[in-house]
Amino acid sequence: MSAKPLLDVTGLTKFYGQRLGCEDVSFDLFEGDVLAVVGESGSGKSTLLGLLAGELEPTAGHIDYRQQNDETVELGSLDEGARRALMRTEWGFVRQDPREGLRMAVTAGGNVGERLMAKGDRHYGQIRQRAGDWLEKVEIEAQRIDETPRSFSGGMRQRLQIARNLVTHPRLVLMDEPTSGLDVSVQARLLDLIRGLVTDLGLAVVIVTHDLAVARILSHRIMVMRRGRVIEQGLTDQVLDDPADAYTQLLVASVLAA
Ligand SMILES: Nc1ncnc2c1ncn2[C@@H]1O[C@H](COP(=O)(O)OP(=O)(O)OP(=O)(O)O)[C@@H](O)[C@H]1O
Repeated sequence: MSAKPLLDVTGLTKFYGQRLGCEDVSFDLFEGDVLAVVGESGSGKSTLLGLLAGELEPTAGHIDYRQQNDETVELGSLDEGARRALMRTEWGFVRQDPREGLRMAVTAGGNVGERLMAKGDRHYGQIRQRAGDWLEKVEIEAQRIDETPRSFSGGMRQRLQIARNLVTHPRLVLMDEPTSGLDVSVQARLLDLIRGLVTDLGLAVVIVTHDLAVARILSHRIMVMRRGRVIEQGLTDQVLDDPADAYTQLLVASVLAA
């Protein structure tokens, strides 16, 4: 494992015209690190994730990523093709709405196998085998491999999206509220599954959530945002058990009161 961070984010700022999306966000992320970004609606969480995924152009700041070959690249310097290739191979992005992260007209096996093909796998039998293995890993019966996700429940779609993202063993996974919008019991199982996979694969993760319980279960470190700015960051247990900032105290107290 390298002593250098996988991701080094410095002074990241995004204005939408006059409106602030996020300002001066800095952090680094090492292999195996899980960082939760929390905050109320409009605090800039999605903006930050969009910048990290290269879907938004920063107004200022930069994101340095250490590639598999140990060379560091500034994401802004990559052209569209190189950025997409990176997203398909070394990175994953689990979206809140699985319909945005899956190809709904393509079979479950195709959704998972496509990522292997993007990484260069060509052997059909092996691709199908690995796709089937991954379906089972995310608790989808392998015999449903030829169904499209249209016939899957919300929880199954989300698990399929996770399989699609993790099958290639990415080094960094961005997650946007992966458990919201699901029933509480489905959420709990999914969280368990994500926690197991993240640990087993030693993934580095940036997870956006408004749910402090999700942050507590999944993350080692937490970053609290408000009105586009980072107001507190540190070890998750420390920040949640003993928040230094008055706003974080309120956020934690409101969960306890709920
Ligand atoms: N495309 C856009 N154009 C203009 N302003 C935007 C755009 N997207 C976000 N914003 C603004 O940027 C600020 C941060 O929004 P953002 O969506 O990043 O917050 P969030 O924490 O993800 O909220 P939520 O939890 O509701 O998704 C808000 O004031 C929002 O109105």
